[in-house]
Amino acid sequence: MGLYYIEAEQNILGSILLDPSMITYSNDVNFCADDFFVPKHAIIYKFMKKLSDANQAIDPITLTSELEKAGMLEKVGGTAYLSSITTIIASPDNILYHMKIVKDFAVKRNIRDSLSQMLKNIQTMDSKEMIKFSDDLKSTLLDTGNVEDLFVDASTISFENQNTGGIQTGFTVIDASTGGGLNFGTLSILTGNPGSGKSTFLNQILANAISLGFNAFLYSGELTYQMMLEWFCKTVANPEHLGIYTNNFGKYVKVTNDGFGLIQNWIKNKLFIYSKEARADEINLTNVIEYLAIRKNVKLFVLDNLMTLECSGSDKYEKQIIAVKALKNLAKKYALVVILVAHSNKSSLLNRESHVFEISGASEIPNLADYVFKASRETDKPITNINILKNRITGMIPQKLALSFDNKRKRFFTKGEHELKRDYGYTPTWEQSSFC
Ligand SMILES: Nc1ncnc2c1ncn2[C@@H]1O[C@H](COP(=O)(O)OP(=O)(O)OP(=O)(O)O)[C@@H](O)[C@H]1O
Repeated sequence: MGLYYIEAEQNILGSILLDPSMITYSNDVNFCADDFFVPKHAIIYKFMKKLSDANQAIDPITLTSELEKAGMLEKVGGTAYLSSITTIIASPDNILYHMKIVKDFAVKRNIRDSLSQMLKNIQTMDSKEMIKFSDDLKSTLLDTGNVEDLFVDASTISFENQNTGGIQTGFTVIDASTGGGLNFGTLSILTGNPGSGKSTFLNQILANAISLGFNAFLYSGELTYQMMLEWFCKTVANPEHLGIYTNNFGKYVKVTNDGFGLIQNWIKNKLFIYSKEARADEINLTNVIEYLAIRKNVKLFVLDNLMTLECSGSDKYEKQIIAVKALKNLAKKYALVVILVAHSNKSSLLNRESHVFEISGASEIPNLADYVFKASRETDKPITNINILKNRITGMIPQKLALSFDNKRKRFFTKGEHELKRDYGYTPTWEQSSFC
């Protein structure tokens, strides 16, 4: 295939003839007459531009008359060709797309020509000439307009439809210090020693988000579907749906079948769980997160935990950085709340003050996070303390949040016990109309 696209060139000219305002799109991609491959297209465009610059109408009559005056009408194929190009276009709305294609080919032709010229002269070129050549090549590439897709003019950013605010965790101290919940577009790291209560704490955050109307996603690298669901349901269930059962080892508490059914109904199309068949690499995770964010309006993503992700990268640290960067970018791009669990390293076991660098793994991880939380369990009491180690959004680092643990309900609660009494709202409320 040659480095040109005739139909795209005709489409540009035809679109301008149908809607002259379309010519202004050329400014967006530095488009000019020399970008056309077909010489007669370059001539037609030059005359269109001339009319536009003189604030004159661009239509088949004015264009024909200008070309005729300049003795160019026959050269461009006459009136027959001008009228033919308006009939082949699908829609003038695609002009920008076609300008980009035609521009891209023009740049490639320029590079090809420069390279073949250079190859002819390479034996006699000195280093200064070679540097100049590579500079010229770079400036040709910058001219493609592709670089312009990589930044935006700050004044064009609209505040409307932007997701401001965040998702409340349901724990007052955390919600107050984060300015009303974990902000959209942020990545949180939850660290802590094994068994310190991270998954339990996250189950409550997931349940709270769903009760507030946010859809959620959970990846657990360690638990089976059944364990994940059983724990989640136990955290969510109200006392009337918790039954006491007996087995050979004694009594235990479980969610009743009724309760389980109601919770299953409540989370339908709201809570999504990563398939245990899927490899947890950055490609699969990115695809799943993008799909759920766009198609299912999922806002909260919980990934438990970093060590079980299988991202690419030459060593364990590079793999982690790739994973964390991918998650951070997705959080920003789709205004999501992403929470990633990462274990603590050995230094956290020493009796020292907590700090962000006790996250196990690459030291860049806390720098990428917007919030860092640490869960630590008290040895002789059923209490887990949550410390905010980093809070990029409001900067508030309050005293630790002491959470008591209720084993029957698998819930943490604070002094006033409101978290323990909390009804997440999974039981349907009947409306008057239901009985008619
Ligand atoms: N403060 C606490 N007091 C008593 N039991 C607790 C406390 N926190 C959690 N548990 C219990 O300890 C077990 C481990 O809790 P959980 O899975 O939430 O911890 P984790 O930090 O996620 O662990 P891991 O790092 O192994 O995933 C669970 O059975 C949970 O019910």
